[in-house]
Amino acid sequence: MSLTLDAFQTLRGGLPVSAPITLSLAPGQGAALRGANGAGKSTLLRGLIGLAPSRGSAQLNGVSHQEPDRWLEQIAHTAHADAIKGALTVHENLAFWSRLYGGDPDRALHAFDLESLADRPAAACSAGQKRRLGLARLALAPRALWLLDEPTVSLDVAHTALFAEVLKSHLTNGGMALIATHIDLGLPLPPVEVAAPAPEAREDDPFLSGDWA
Ligand SMILES: Nc1ncnc2c1ncn2[C@@H]1O[C@H](COP(=O)(O)OP(=O)(O)OP(=O)(O)O)[C@@H](O)[C@H]1O
Repeated sequence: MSLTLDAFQTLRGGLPVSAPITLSLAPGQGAALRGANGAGKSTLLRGLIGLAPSRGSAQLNGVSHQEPDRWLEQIAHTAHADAIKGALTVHENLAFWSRLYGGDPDRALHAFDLESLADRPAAACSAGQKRRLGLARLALAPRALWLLDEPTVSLDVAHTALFAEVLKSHLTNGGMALIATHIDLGLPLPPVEVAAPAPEAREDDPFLSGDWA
């Protein structure tokens, strides 16, 4: 049981977005993706769920990212945009996700302090409440790997601490996590630097290949 990335990098227009990443996570381990704005952290997470082209290899519990069904069923991803439906209530949103992920919506409501908002349309929630609802599907059913893109944006101090507890529990239970975050969550999350790629020669581009002089 582990996550291994070997020279994994995302591509845009055939060119790398960031330098290749090589890392291993054992069960119970997480890492914090660090890097300047625009370094490619979100794109890396998107590449790991097949939403951005990539090269290199990624293995999760013996499954390659090139086997999308078996790969994706082990992963929960949260992005900048909260994956919620505004016309549904908070509870209905989690009931919807539970049909995909399994698990108990009431348990997820409790984990993210959303019980008092259960019957409120998601569209009427505040930014931090929407963020908690978007994160609450993590608490529905276990997934081996969480890929989280700035999960604490809009959360107040108390709910940031609550999220950190949920994450700690995921890791304690043998889960793994890669988290793009600019803050310290108070957990042992070794930094993984996401940086600009080295200039790359491209045969069809005389400027990039250095043959223009
Ligand atoms: N659709 C797009 N078309 C062209 N370039 C894009 C597109 N989406 C992102 N980029 C560029 O790709 C690079 C990586 O973006 P990404 O969102 O992955 O960075 P990030 O490290 O997550 O940044 P931040 O810390 O600001 O969230 C940036 O230079 C960005 O401008």
